[in-house]
Amino acid sequence: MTITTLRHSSGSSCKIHSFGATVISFATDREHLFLSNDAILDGSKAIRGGIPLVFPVFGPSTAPSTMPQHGFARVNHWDLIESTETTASYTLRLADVTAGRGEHNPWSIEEVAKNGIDVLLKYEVSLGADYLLTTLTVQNTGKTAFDMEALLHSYFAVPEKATHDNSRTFITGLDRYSIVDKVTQESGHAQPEGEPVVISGETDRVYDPFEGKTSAQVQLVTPQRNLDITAEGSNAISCVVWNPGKEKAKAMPDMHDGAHEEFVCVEPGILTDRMIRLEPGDEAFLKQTIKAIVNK
Ligand SMILES: O=P(O)(O)OC[C@H]1O[C@@H](O)[C@H](O)[C@@H](O)[C@@H]1O
Repeated sequence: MTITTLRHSSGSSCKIHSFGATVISFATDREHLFLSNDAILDGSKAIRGGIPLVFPVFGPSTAPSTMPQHGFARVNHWDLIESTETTASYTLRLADVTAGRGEHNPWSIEEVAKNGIDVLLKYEVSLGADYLLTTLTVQNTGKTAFDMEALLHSYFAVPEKATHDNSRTFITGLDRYSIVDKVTQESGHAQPEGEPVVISGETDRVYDPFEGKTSAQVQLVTPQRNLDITAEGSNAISCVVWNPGKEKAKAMPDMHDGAHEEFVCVEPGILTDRMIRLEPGDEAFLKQTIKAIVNK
């Protein structure tokens, strides 16, 4: 396990853990990503915080598959291929995937051998004075098409424990997106025009874009600073907004006490009915830029 640190001459910095190629820190004048104090960094569990990579499934995989929640990308060791002061490139080949492939699904060792599925994942991280750019590229290097979902599961730090303070912490840019609410089990509503998304207690929603937009621009407003989050990809970009709320956070062994007040996950990605069927030889990408704007 290695942690690679990027440093920009302006003073900004970024840290990437080779387990899951998980970005665990992006700081300018302050830290912008949340990492739980109880996060496990020894490779025995997905890292609780930063930007875990979700691939090839979002959420629990459908029965009878036994692939773990959010897939195998976040629970395997990635190779650092190249790095400079401000950039780092990682790869993960299917042949090197040791954890989380599950059984009875297209990614199990058995099925992969039978069907000739192969994939090469590349992840590039680039640090600027006030931004962090992360790009996941998926290449179908095998003989069979496969379906894929992919998300950049970004945990953003919220200063002053203000996650649930709806007047000071909110998300804009998701107007007219249709909502699938996994807490209330409701769907079919759209985010009203001009109304920001707020975090009230446990929040777990998928925002799907109208007209299949392949880019998204959202802003996370918090006390002290705002973040501009821009994403684009090979198919419509949805956005998951997640916070476990008090009770669920308490039940998570790798979440410290009160952590639910210190972050919100905004996760741009390609998922559910917008998932991609990637043909042999084809490539798909998902890119996120996080730009920090300090409130005056
Ligand atoms: O605990 P995990 O596997 O990291 O997942 C955290 C959360 O990730 C979110 O993306 C999901 O929408 C939630 O349903 C899930 O609880």
